Amino acid sequence: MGEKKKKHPEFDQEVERLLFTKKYMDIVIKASEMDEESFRSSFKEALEGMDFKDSSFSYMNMLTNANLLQRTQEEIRNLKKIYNKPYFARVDYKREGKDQEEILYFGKASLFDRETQDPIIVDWRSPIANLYYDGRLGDVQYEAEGEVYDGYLSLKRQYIMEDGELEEIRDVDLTTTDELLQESLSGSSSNRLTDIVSTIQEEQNRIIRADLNKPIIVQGAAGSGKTTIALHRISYFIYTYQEHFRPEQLMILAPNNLFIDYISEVLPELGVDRILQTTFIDYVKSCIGKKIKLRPPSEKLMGFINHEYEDPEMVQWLASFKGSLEFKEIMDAYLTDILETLLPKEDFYLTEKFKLYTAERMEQLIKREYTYLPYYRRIEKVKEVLQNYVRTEKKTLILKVEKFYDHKLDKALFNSNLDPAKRKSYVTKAMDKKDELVNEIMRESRTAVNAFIRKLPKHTLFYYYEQLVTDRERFAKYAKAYLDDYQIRYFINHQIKLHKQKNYELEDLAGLLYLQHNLFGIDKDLRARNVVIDEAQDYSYFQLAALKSALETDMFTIVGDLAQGIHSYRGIQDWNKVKEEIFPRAAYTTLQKSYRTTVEIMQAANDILALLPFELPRVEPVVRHGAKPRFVEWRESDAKMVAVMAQDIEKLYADGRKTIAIIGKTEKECGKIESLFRKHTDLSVQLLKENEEINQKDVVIVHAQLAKGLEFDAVLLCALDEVYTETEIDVKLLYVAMTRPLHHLSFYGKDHTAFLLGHVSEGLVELSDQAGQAELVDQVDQVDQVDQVN
Ligand SMILES: Nc1ncnc2c1ncn2[C@@H]1O[C@H](COP(=O)(O)OP(=O)(O)OP(=O)(O)O)[C@@H](O)[C@H]1O
Repeated sequence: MGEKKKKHPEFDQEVERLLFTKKYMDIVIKASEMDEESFRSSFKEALEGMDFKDSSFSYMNMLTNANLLQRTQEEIRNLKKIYNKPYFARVDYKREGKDQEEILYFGKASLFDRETQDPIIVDWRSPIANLYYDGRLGDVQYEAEGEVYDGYLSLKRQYIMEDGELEEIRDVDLTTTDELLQESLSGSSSNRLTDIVSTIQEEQNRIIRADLNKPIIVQGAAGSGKTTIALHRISYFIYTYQEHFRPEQLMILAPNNLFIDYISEVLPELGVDRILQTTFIDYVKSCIGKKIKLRPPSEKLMGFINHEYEDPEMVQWLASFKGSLEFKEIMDAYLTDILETLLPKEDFYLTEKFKLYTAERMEQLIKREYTYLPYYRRIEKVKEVLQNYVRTEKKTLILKVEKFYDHKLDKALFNSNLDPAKRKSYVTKAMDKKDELVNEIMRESRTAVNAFIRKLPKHTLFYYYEQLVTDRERFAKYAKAYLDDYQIRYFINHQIKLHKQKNYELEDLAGLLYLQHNLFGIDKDLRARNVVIDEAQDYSYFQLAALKSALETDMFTIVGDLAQGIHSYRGIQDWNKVKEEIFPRAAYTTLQKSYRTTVEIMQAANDILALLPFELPRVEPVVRHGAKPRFVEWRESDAKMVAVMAQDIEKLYADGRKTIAIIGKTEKECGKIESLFRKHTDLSVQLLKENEEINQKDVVIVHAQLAKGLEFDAVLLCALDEVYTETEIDVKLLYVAMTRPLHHLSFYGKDHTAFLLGHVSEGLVELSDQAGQAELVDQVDQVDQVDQVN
């Protein structure tokens, strides 16, 4: 808490202000829990001893203001959440043309004086909070509701609070770097994402607040805050449009359930915990509403890594083709033909005599008027039209029939030339005929529409999909514009094989979703109005296009990093294409600065990044130094290597590192690491699986692909049997693994080529076991001491 820090000349005043704010919150919260009368009577008591200078916050005003009792449950919940840290910053601001300076305190919710409407706490998402995020001291501007306000910023202050007590205040001026950011980055990772509202950087703030009526695509380096920013943008969206959208109408698509668990902590903090959080696979499953057997999603990636395929180029080609916009075009052509099969070929009759609706008119309805509906809904609409028509026409028809026969009867009855016997028979016949026809109309009016519609084809989603992808002739008809004979054969054979196993693969889901949407529609509750896609580089173009169609909106926030595109064989290779061909309204922006890790670790990761066959800018770390990454060479047994790792891990814990991960290249390798650890060490380890939650206390063992998006205080990369080669996939996996730590990175392997470390130009500490284990441990100690001095 440091006495020195408390010496800020305005510390006491700020303590008083904090007390006042909390008291005010107490009252508001209490009021919401009481009825009006008991509130009034206990009110005086609540305020005893309070004496805040600012007279605008008159307590008597509060007393008389019944509005105080009318806060919504939501507001009260938010106030309770921020009680121990009601605000994190303040600015003093004078708007041009005004006499008085405003003092604004920013927090994670807002609180107003009910009488004067003066803000006590201003929500960080309000437009004026830009003064804090973007404004330098001096002349500033901010925009609210289309108007630009000029003014002068004379103070920017940050608060550090612990358990509701003010610990420290700091004034940010032109010269000081953002100490709060540095401090927050040097902290520990908790295996959970945290909110960054008090340290959001200008470039990040711009993305959070970018035009909410437009999609946005963000290419951001590893650790640049993409996930964090995407979640803050959702929070900002909900705040801005709280009257128009409910949180349930928004959706986050995360790469897997582990990741959902990882981000879950930050969501309530940001007030967005009620939004739909799911994965693409689960989302499509819900849309389809039927069980579907899916091959393991990372099977193909593992196949590539382990060189399992005879013809990897074709496997890669097929995966990328199924995710391409050409495949979507094939589906579009196929859908056009499906529509033809759904058109009624005959006119609609009630009994065989009365034509009520022509086939031509029904075709017009289906093809022109109901184009906004999925095909099978259009048929339902036609059915409704026919039913309505029958309902109204039925009476007219019956009247017509009755009139016709009544006229005949009249004629017969009044025809004096007829002999009475004949007349009788004629009349009886006519009356029977009339009854028969009326009954027939009555009867058919109940059944004819159903019978008519039943004649139209009715198939399932899977039927339609298989009809396209496993019927060679049909597929060739649509695909020949894009594919050669060999490709068509390869495609069909692959799909037939899958079909025989009653299996689908991830790459089929875009097509299935697209067909589902066009043929049957997506449940309204699943049609999110605004979507965040994280790790979007692993999506295919068709996946994005299918989502956009299914959701009937382009309101997407898409964040990703091509450098981490380990599924690029099926995924995106170019954001430009996403923008031009799928989201033409989108803004595109990049984040090059990385906040997660140290300069030393990022330098090494950048050297690995440079091995990729395409140009990517080096990532700029925010200036924060730490220990150099270390390579520990171990040629002896695996058991000994693990023992050294365990010793290092104990030291890391002793140094205050809380979350530690061992990253292996594949699931299999990690399984081996786990069993070695269990056999030869006392450490408590958790082998991480996709549907698990991270156990905070264990050392996590995780394969590189699953580690994507996560972060840990310290990361130990381990290569027993599986080394990283210079192929694109391996380089990306290695890069992903190396960018996970906040503070510490070590490599353990038989040779430094196992991690391509020959390409790391400088700043690597290499240790070897040549001298035996004891000396190695000694060397490790020495290096650590040097690091600590650094
Ligand atoms: N402005 C900030 N203030 C404090 N911490 C920040 C800031 N921006 C990012 N961070 C921290 O940096 C780390 C990386 O953020 P995040 O996981 O959102 O990055 P990312 O771009 O999604 O990374 P990756 O691509 O590796 O998954 C997190 O610990 C986050 O809290």
